[in-house]
Amino acid sequence: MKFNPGFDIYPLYNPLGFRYGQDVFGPQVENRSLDSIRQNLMDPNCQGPDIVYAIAMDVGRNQDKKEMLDRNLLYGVVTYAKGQLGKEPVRSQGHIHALSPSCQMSTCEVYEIWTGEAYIYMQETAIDNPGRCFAVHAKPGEVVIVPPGWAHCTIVADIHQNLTFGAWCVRDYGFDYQDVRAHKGVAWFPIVEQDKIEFIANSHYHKSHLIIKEPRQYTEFQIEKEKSIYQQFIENPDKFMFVSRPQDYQELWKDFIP
Ligand SMILES: O=P(O)(O)OC[C@H]1O[C@](O)(CO)[C@@H](O)[C@@H]1O
Repeated sequence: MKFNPGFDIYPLYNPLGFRYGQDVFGPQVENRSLDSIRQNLMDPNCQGPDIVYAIAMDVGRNQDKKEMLDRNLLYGVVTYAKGQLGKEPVRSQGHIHALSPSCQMSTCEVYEIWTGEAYIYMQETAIDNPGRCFAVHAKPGEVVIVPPGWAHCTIVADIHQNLTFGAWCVRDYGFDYQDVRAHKGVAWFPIVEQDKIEFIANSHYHKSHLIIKEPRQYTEFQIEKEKSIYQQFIENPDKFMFVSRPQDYQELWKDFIP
């Protein structure tokens, strides 16, 4: 892995998972099987890898654990299979962050790509009118923020490479799948066309417009370029308080553009 995530952790691809270095904590991965995500795919009967992605929520250096707990922050990592799920590239099923008891609202998530390429896809709501829809194309070292309350999923943008990312989340996170499942997925399905990703509208929603864009600089949250978000936490553990206390940043969530 060329990108340095800021601590001693290595994605594994066969089977999907992670190896933790010395002085690094982390759980056994939770695997998402193809069968468990079928109902949110464009073709629920499609063929694809049996294990689509492996998730480890709460990883980091032992010496940082107290700072994380004190701030109600958790660092999660996910690694994805290569390839396709029928016509779609490998991707996650999509969810909304449920209201967290600690802050009484849905929370944001700060992604950083480690290997491969991703589209971080997000839409304002998962009711019939999905609102603004974005697919942010991110490469290793790039950061993408999903704001509180938005439905989102992670898409493998280069099907020839495994995708791995890290993300800051609130500790008492919860995933809400109800509205996304009621619409049989998110509002735009990615499909692979001659090795490139295109998006087609999911007819279970009202008409919407998709903006495909590059990541931007999040100066309002003091996110620095060319430094992993884990290292930024080590240097300033308060930097990611907007993740666990999103209620203090309401002005910044209004009209948010990822
Ligand atoms: O519930 P899903 O959609 O399968 O995805 C789970 C994964 O999604 C993420 O929230 C990223 O969107 C990870 O932090 C999490 O482990």
